[in-house]
Amino acid sequence: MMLLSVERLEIERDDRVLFSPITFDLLKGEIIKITGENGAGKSSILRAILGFLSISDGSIRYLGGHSKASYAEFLKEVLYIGHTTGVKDSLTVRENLTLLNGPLRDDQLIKVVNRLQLQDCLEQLCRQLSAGQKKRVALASLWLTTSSIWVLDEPIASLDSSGQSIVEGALLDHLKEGGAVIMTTHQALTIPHYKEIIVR
Ligand SMILES: Nc1ncnc2c1ncn2[C@@H]1O[C@H](COP(=O)(O)OP(=O)(O)OP(=O)(O)O)[C@@H](O)[C@H]1O
Repeated sequence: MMLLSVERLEIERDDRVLFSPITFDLLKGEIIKITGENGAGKSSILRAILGFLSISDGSIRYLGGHSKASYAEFLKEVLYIGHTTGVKDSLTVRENLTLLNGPLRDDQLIKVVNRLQLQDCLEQLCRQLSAGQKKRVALASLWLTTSSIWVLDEPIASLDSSGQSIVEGALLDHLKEGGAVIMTTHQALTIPHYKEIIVR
């Protein structure tokens, strides 16, 4: 099933065209990795797909359609984790997890913090965490969401190799369940199949 169809997309910022036109489709069960130099426009592409940034040329079709209704249906299925994570420094890990994911049962909470090796900092303020630990707090949503389309901006930046494997495991499980992922990264992925879009 076609989730997203991007055709000859162009984006301008401050009257400057960021990259050569980009075309790709995102299907159910697929991962798209967007790569390219710093400032090439990777995050801008994700923001445009979410409808938060105007495009200057080309088109983005959602669930096979151009209508507002198909965009709205698409958005309902999206989990977006941005570059800056959305984790609040003044709240504890437990409080952030609740704020980002809604009320959690104790067993859900314990399972996800153990998986992400955050069990020892559950009651700590997030301002006391390292960049990688904060990233893990934001990424907990990968195990808690019911959204089928994951839009992830640099999900493995700041993670060590065990963190990267944990996240790649979540991506693979998500694909097996029929989900789809579009993500930016500078890192090499170790998962077997994905489409790569190079922005330049
Ligand atoms: N809010 C903004 N207003 C105007 N220009 C912006 C804004 N945010 C980013 N830009 C510009 O748009 C260009 C693309 O930025 P973008 O964040 O999409 O790049 P990126 O490929 O994701 O970079 P990185 O790898 O460093 O995260 C950059 O040249 C940047 O200066």
